[in-house]
Amino acid sequence: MAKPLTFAVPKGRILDEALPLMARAGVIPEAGFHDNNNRALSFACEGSDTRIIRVRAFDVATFVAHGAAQLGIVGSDVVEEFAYPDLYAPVDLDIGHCRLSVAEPEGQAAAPARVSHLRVASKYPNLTRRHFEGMGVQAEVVKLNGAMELAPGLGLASRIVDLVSTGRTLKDNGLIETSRILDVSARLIVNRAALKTDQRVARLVDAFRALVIETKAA
Ligand SMILES: Nc1ncnc2c1ncn2[C@@H]1O[C@H](COP(=O)(O)OP(=O)(O)OP(=O)(O)O)[C@@H](O)[C@H]1O
Ligand SMILES: O=P(O)(O)OC[C@H]1O[C@H](OP(=O)(O)OP(=O)(O)O)[C@H](O)[C@@H]1O
Repeated sequence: MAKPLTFAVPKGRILDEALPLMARAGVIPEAGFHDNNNRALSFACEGSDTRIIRVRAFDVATFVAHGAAQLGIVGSDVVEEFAYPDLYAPVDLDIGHCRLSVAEPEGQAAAPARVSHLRVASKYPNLTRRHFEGMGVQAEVVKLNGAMELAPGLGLASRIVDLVSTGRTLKDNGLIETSRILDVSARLIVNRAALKTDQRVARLVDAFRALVIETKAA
């Protein structure tokens, strides 16, 4: 019998939107997945040889890129940050919409913008450096894993690069968005080798692709 397929999903906010799509594609986790007291990280799926693993968003890409999981769902922010050669993102799931933007303290926006070097706090060092390089600015990135919005006020960095959705977090922390780096949505990702060698992976890609088209047409 073939090894079960492993499907990696992020723990947090994408999951609520992803689960109904996964169900329509026939990937339905066993009941224990929804039990908050259950500390298991790997779950069987109802009526299929797929198991679901629940990991941090950045780790979804790592598991899939290394072939430890064959498929996953993750934001395009994560796909672009890592640019793993073995990871392929064939389907835009049209969920988890937000943007990756540069922000700075409100008053600072009026200050002269021409600088050759900046300190920027972000969870996305590669995308941040690339964005500023494109403007001829060398960005020294202070890597944070959350609460980026605190960095300018406490002198850790003059700007941040972070995800923005409603803009509420920036506003409540006295920051304004000055430029947009990337429009983000969640993607179905697959390991390239698994896609070539395992028909179950190709079938799931087709199923997700079809149901996104169906949703858009509805
Ligand atoms: N307002 C938002 N803020 C942050 N992420 C958002 C937002 N809207 C959509 N996203 C997407 O959600 C992803 C984060 O996913 P999720 O919260 O499920 O992961 P996580 O594993 O909890 O993250 P973390 O590792 O940061 O704890 C981002 O990579 C992004 O693609
Ligand atoms: O524009 P908004 O709608 O306010 O959303 C943006 C906020 O959401 C994300 O954080 P999240 O809530 O995922 O927590 P985190 O800091 O732990 O990543 C992101 O890092 C921003 O802080």
